[in-house]
Amino acid sequence: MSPILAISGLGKQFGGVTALAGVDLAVEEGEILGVVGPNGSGKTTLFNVVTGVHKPSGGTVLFRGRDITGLAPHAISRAGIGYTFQQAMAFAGLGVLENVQIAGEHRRAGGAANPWPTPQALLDFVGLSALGGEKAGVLPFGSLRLLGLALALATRPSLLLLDEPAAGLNDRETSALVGLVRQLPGHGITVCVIDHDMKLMQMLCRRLAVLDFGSKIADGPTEKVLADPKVLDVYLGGDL
Ligand SMILES: Nc1ncnc2c1ncn2[C@@H]1O[C@H](COP(=O)(O)OP(=O)(O)OP(=O)(O)O)[C@@H](O)[C@H]1O
Repeated sequence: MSPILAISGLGKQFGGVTALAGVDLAVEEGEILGVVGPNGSGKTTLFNVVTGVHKPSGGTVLFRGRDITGLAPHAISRAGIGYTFQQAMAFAGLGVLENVQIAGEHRRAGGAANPWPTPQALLDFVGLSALGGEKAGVLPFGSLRLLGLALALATRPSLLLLDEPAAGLNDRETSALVGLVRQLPGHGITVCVIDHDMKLMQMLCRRLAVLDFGSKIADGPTEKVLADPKVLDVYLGGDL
């Protein structure tokens, strides 16, 4: 089967800084792929280029075989790629349920049957149904992250990119998040996740890709990649 996302030779320069130096990466339909690498290795830039936040300096991104390279973010979202940000994003002055309703107005037309046909069903899924009437701005941090996940899912993506979804979460919140993310492939949603927490990545991902200075240095089964001397080398003194 051809990959849901095929990235070839992707490059991104910021002035003199090479954030991506020609990355090839395939995301297979139905998997949860992890992207790891030291600080500044290009992980967020990779997501930003795939989602149209930044235009690449070179290379191509094919989504379900369609060239989406350099399209505007709304067009890429409409095509079926969802994104959660490192900073949880919601309209602070609006209610939790209202936020999900508004995100759902930008959903992709068609696609497979919707596992969460109403905003309330989506809030139930992420465990926030009791907080639907609260203003998003008063939510504790962990709940705000879960709302961020609900907002991304409301756009009905077939590929979801998660950027450090567990940053700032406690252990209980992290295991709740792991439980939710693991269910996504069963609902027809392929996942690509960035995180520094290798325990989390081991729980979530059967496959890891490793970036270092904007280049992919390893790609394969999680345990094999984490034992790869090249990978150990870039994390030397780090938190692996
Ligand atoms: N908007 C920008 N303007 C200039 N340089 C940038 C910009 N975004 C990223 N960079 C640079 O590109 C390189 C890759 O950064 P990026 O944020 O993609 O790394 P990362 O692997 O996500 O890091 P972290 O793990 O710290 O989030 C870094 O040198 C960074 O300083």
